[in-house]
Amino acid sequence: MAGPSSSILVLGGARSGKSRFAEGLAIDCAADRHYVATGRAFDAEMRDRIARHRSDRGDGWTTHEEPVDLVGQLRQIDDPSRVVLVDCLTLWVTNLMLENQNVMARSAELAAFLPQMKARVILVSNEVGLGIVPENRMAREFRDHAGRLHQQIAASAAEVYFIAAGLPLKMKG
Ligand SMILES: Nc1nc2c(ncn2[C@@H]2O[C@H](COP(=O)(O)OP(=O)(O)OP(=O)(O)O)[C@@H](O)[C@H]2O)c(=O)[nH]1
Repeated sequence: MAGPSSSILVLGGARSGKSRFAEGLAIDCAADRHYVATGRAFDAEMRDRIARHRSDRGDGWTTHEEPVDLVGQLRQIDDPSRVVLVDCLTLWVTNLMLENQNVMARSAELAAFLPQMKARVILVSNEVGLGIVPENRMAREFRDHAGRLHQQIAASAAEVYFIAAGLPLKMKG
């Protein structure tokens, strides 16, 4: 298991079991568990899904919802006694793009901030780069941003996992 200030990156496809795996890692890390959700409830289906996630997580988690200012949120809750689970980076990138933010600059800020954190941080993200090249320009930009961000975070992470079919493949650490 990683040291207190080192981060863990958990990648996987949709419904791969990555969130559940990351939650298990967090439970092994610390009793004071903080969940940072970057997802927004745009419709009733998403609201139901979020409610299900909350009840599945159960007690023992403090939830924060921050779709855009991820570094600001992490700074606020950083504490050596805590584990912080961020779910997920690809939704964060989506939100930054929708707000016309400079995604590369925000990604560099996050990658620089993580190694300074006192809490243990676990970051979940979708591996979106495995399919054919999308026809749509925004979709191509999105997967490029996600791929670059994953490389930056993986470079300083203590552990990196790839999850498929609910099974973890340890890629680093
Ligand atoms: N706003 C908000 N979003 C949440 C909360 N709990 C979970 N989420 C969001 O739910 C998303 C994950 O749910 P799913 O889309 O069902 O999971 P998935 O990534 O397809 O599937 P897995 O790979 O199995 O984890 C994350 O991106 C979170 O941001 C919450 O309490 N509030």
